[in-house]
Amino acid sequence: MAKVQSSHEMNLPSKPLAVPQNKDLDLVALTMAALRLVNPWTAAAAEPSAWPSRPEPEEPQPRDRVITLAEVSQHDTPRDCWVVIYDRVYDISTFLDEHPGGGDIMLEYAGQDASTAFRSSGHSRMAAKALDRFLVGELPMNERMYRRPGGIRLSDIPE
Ligand code: HEM
Repeated sequence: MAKVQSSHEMNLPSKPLAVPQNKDLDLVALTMAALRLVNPWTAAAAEPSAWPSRPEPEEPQPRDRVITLAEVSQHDTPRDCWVVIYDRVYDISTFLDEHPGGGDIMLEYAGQDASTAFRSSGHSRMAAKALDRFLVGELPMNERMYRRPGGIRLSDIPE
């Protein structure tokens, strides 16, 4: 019968090699770190160009410009014609010749408020949208009639 050799006779350590738990964790951490180094996605994210950039300050919009009724009244000629519609100021000098309702009718309101005239002429939504092209500013809050808290509410004032 074969003789069973003891661990001592086989020159083996009597206790199994005990790998400490934290060593295991180190191996996992090392593997993860190595993967992060070669992973193109995380590598790209580490590139400064991939970092979210600070948003550029926005360009001032025409409606950020505050224009008083007194200033509007200075623009009352066919070559320099401003009108106010729903508290916004429009330079319609280039539109007089194109206006389907004619230039003269608009010239009557040059340098003045044309909100009621504009509304009562039964303009379409397209006409209200067309206003945007000519926007140069907005009245100060104390001169507004529509776009202010407690102002006149109408269902069809453009945004
Ligand atoms: C300044 C901004 C104005 C814009 C962008 C504008 C735009 C237009 C447009 C696009 C039309 C064609 C029909 C439609 O889509 O409604 C129109 C027609 C007309 N507009 Fe204006 N309009 C303006 C101001 C005025 C004003 C101040 C009056 C003054 C009363 C006026 C009187 C008329 C009339 C009477 C028509 C009808 C023409 C016709 O059907 O024969 N509009 N407008």
